[in-house]
Amino acid sequence: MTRPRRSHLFMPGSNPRALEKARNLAADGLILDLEDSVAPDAKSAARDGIAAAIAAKGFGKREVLIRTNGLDTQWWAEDVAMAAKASPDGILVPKVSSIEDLRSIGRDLAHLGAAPSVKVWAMIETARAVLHAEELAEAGRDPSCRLAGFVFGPNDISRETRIRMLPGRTAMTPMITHCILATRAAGLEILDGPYSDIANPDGFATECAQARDLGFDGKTLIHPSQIEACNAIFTPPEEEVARARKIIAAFELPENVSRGAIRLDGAMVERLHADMARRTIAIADAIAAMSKG
Ligand SMILES: CC(C)(COP(=O)(O)OP(=O)(O)OC[C@H]1O[C@@H](n2cnc3c(N)ncnc32)[C@H](O)[C@@H]1OP(=O)(O)O)[C@@H](O)C(=O)NCCC(=O)NCCSC(=O)C[C@H](O)C(=O)O
Ligand SMILES: [Mg+2]
Repeated sequence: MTRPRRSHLFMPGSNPRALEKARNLAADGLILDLEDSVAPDAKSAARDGIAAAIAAKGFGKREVLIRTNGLDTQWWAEDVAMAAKASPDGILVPKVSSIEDLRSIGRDLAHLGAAPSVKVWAMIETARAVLHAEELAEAGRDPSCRLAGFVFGPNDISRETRIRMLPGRTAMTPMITHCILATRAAGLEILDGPYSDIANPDGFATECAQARDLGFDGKTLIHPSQIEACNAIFTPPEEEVARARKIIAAFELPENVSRGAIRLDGAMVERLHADMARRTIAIADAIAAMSKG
């Protein structure tokens, strides 16, 4: 199933108002956080709040992920136990750095009886994770790992590597591209990390457009005010969808059925462009279905 993942909004599991508000926000996905946005003494209440919010339902077609604390923390066991019971669409695990981490997550979910529909998303936010991105993504071929994709974590990357988070992301772009290639080679999805300067919509829009052009499927967000622009930037424009339909129709004409390349409106088009066109249409249709509620 093609699922739009243009905008995934993080919210602290310790903020009941945010959890409630999320039911009516136009984000494609919600990430109910137990990690960095929740203080140590609020972890337990946040866990209870997330379990209750998921049990109450009402998130519609939005993809719901729980971000747990890391595998090596004192909170992991209780976080994963709650998530296995709550049965969200997936868990997002921070600081995954090795194949062994992914196997261990899969084993814990299986041991806890989590439904097969509960997928695993790995935050790529350590130097080791970036270096091993290809190996980590290949774990997606092992169904016991349940791996659905990566979320890039620029803040932790910056903390560990001392690479600065600057407008334009020149220093981070090589590692972003490395991670995107790793996911594509393994048939996985990848979401960009958040943009912290909520008060700078122009900077945010520029970073969203860059993320789209680099190949991300969407971006993670931290504030509702970022949803609309993010959705617009990651939605295929109408002219792109119209062109995609035209390419597909052209290859279906009897005279083109056995041709690999054709001329369309003056330009060469090959069958690989028809494949790309089918994906554009699938995403556009999924977005339209999503907005129908
Ligand atoms: C960043 C915030 C702390 C700002 O909070 P605040 O100034 O209080 O927000 P507003 O007053 O503007 O809020 C207006 C209304 O919107 C609701 N709201 C705000 N944020 C969210 C949200 N994220 N989800 C849902 N609803 C939200 C408020 O409740 C207000 O509602 P109303 O009462 O109707 O007026 C805050 O936005 C926030 O906590 N954001 C999320 C922070 C977070 O989750 N961070 C973790 C993810 S980023 C990360 O971890 C980095 C990554 O790992 C890496 O390494 O890069
Ligand atoms: Mg992080």
